Amino acid sequence: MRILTLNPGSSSLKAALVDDGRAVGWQAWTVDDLSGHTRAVAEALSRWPAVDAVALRFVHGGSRTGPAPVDDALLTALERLAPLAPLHQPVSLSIAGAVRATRPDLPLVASFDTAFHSGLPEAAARYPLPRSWTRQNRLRRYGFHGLSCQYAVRRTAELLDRPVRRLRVVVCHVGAGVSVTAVRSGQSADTSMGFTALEGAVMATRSGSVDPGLLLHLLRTEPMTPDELADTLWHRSGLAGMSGTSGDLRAVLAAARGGDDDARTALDVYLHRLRREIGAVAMSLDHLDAVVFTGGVAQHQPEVIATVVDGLGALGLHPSVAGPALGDRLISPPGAAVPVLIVIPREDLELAREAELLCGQMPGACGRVS
Ligand SMILES: Nc1ncnc2c1ncn2[C@@H]1O[C@H](COP(=O)(O)OP(=O)(O)O)[C@@H](O)[C@H]1O
Ligand SMILES: CC(=O)OP(=O)(O)O
Ligand SMILES: [Mg+2]
Repeated sequence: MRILTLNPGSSSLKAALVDDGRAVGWQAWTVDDLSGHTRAVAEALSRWPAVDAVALRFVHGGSRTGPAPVDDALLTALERLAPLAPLHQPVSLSIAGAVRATRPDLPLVASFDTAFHSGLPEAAARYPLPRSWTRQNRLRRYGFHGLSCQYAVRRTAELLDRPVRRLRVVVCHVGAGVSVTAVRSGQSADTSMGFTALEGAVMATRSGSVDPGLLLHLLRTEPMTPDELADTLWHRSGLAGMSGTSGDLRAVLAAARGGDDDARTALDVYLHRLRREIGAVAMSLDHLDAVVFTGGVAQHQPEVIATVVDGLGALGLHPSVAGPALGDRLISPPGAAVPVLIVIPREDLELAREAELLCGQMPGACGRVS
């Protein structure tokens, strides 16, 4: 099958043409408004018109445990989740609309970041809130970057020549969004993002975790509406907020190298909190077989990953030799007790795999496929 995959991230839109499990074409756009996304999708559809299906990433799928064919009812349900992933969900919804309007003949499959974490153990999924609030199981930790984790674990098993069921790994997705997940036998055991994609590590423009008491204090004492607070936490915090840059790690590093104290502090906080999240989720595993880094930063800025690893001696990690950006590889020294790997993020392959599986199981929902 030839599948066009669409992966809207918080700083990019990535498209790929995957032919029988192999990516044969790629394109990425830096887009920051919905019309930019719609134009990019039109470009992808006209560049690759001869496809059997389109696979689209939605970061929030609620309690869905796997991919689903896109129809009106699904889009209405996913729209309700938009406030929980404001940097992603409206974009995915608008892309779905554009694909259906341009190519109504093509099956469109939605894959969800959250699905990978749908089996999170109760102790990791539950917020310590009144039972009456959590009883319906909606106010809980969902977790994100699931497609990326799923691929990274599969690839790690290949690189270490061990079956997924025998692996206990921490997967760190370090891109514009950042999350850390403990994976035992291919199952998510704990993860740093929660009810929304705002919890956990410091991100490009997102704060990550902040004491809820501080936020309540701000709402009580500052002339600020909940929407204004949300806008600040999603768009104007994290690396961007602390350093006054765009939040792209390249810009923060350049500013820090130029002697900017705010940028240096931003980097210190970013690294500190990322290590802290790694340590926290690792405690859900009784043994650490590997630590895996993926995402745009791991792919393009391996020196940053080496700096993160340098501070993880308490987990038994040795300083790493990241070297140049060179694809999937071990970066720990030979014989290290805990192998450390960089895996290039390939949500495209995971999107295509899920769409193919779904089309195999539900040929009716996927229409005419070869
Ligand atoms: N050449 C590059 N292209 C894209 N991102 C890069 C590059 N070099 C470094 N990066 C880092 O990767 C981040 C984007 O990661 P990515 O996983 O693509 O984000 P997202 O999926 O959220 O859009 C940037 O903020 C930047 O720090
Ligand atoms: C969930 C999330 O933050 O995704 P991304 O890193 O692609 O923005
Ligand atoms: Mg991404």
